[in-house]
Amino acid sequence: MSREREPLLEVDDLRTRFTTDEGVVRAVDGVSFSVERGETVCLVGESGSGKTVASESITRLIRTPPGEIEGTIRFEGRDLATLSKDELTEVRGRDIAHVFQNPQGALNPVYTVGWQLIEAVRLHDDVSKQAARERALELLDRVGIPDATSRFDDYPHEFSGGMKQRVVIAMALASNPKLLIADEPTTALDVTIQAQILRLLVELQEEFEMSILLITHDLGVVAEVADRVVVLYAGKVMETAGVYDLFDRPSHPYTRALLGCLPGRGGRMRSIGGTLPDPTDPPPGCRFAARCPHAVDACTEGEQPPGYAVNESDVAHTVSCVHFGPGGDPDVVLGEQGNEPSGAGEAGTETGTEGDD
Ligand SMILES: Nc1ncnc2c1ncn2[C@@H]1O[C@H](COP(=O)(O)OP(=O)(O)OP(=O)(O)O)[C@@H](O)[C@H]1O
Ligand code: NI
Repeated sequence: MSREREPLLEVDDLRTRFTTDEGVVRAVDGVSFSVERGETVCLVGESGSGKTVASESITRLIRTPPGEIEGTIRFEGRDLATLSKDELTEVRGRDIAHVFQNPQGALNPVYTVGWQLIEAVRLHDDVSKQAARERALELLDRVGIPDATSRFDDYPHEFSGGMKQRVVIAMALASNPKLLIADEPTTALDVTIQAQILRLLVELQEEFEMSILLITHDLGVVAEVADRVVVLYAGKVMETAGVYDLFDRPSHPYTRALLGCLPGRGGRMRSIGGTLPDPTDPPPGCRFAARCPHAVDACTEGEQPPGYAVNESDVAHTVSCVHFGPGGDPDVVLGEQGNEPSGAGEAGTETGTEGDD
């Protein structure tokens, strides 16, 4: 296989567990997905479904112990699991950049924004201080900091939340990363600012020819930026699809429930009825069965079903549901029309399943 043809990132059967006093938390339990070059993939799912743990397992930001990571993570064909600590630090600083929800945590309050950017540039590029300063200014300007020259010597606290997140994005871009992993990068910001930052990410992706792995629980964000979507639930992949197919023909009852509580398909996701299963003792069969309006006996037996192709002509759209497997009838889920999301039984009920990290 030629290098250009293989995905930039290939996650295969990722399992991340935490040993706790309450037992072993199976946060990510056999997750596979890939990110192609120049593609934006969204990891979506309710709070606690394993999005952050999955994304932080890629570059091993997870502390081990208490964590333990199994599975293969190939980046440009190299298995990241086999890299030494130093090699991994290099990949993290150069090829794969992370942007988190809270920009505060990524900036040092003691140094000016300009100084921190210069450091970020020089970490990757052995250039003169003057050249690094010019590049830092360029980056600030590119991410939309107005009058970057005069803001250069300001401290992080002198920037608004949205501007701070732009600075963090500039720092992430300093290394010209091939993959940007952004974990709820706009969740802490005002709605109007959110949209601007998302637009910025989309623009930068094209300009820098990056791939983006975007973590969000907001289907409005997914619709806006994703090329492809991976729906996670309780540490398992429930559905994978191109963004158009996901909204046009949502197939897993969980995906349909998520869409069902999206007012007018564009607002924020609310919680659906019921709660996630206990991650230390997940039930047999499909993890979503207890909340699923279409569950049958087969749903509570054996393993989570594999990802079945939704239809023969579209193998890239897969759904982990018995109704799509051999002998199953997708119409049980899709109904006669085939594309009207049914929503879960008690869709829209506030159940307090949303929480903070
Ligand atoms: N260090 C840890 N020790 C024990 N359990 C953990 C640890 N980190 C995460 N978990 C558990 O792993 C599961 C997945 O958490 P994760 O943070 O990945 O969810 P998420 O999908 O990112 O949710 P959110 O939308 O709230 O950010 C949760 O049950 C969480 O409690
Ligand atoms: Ni998270």
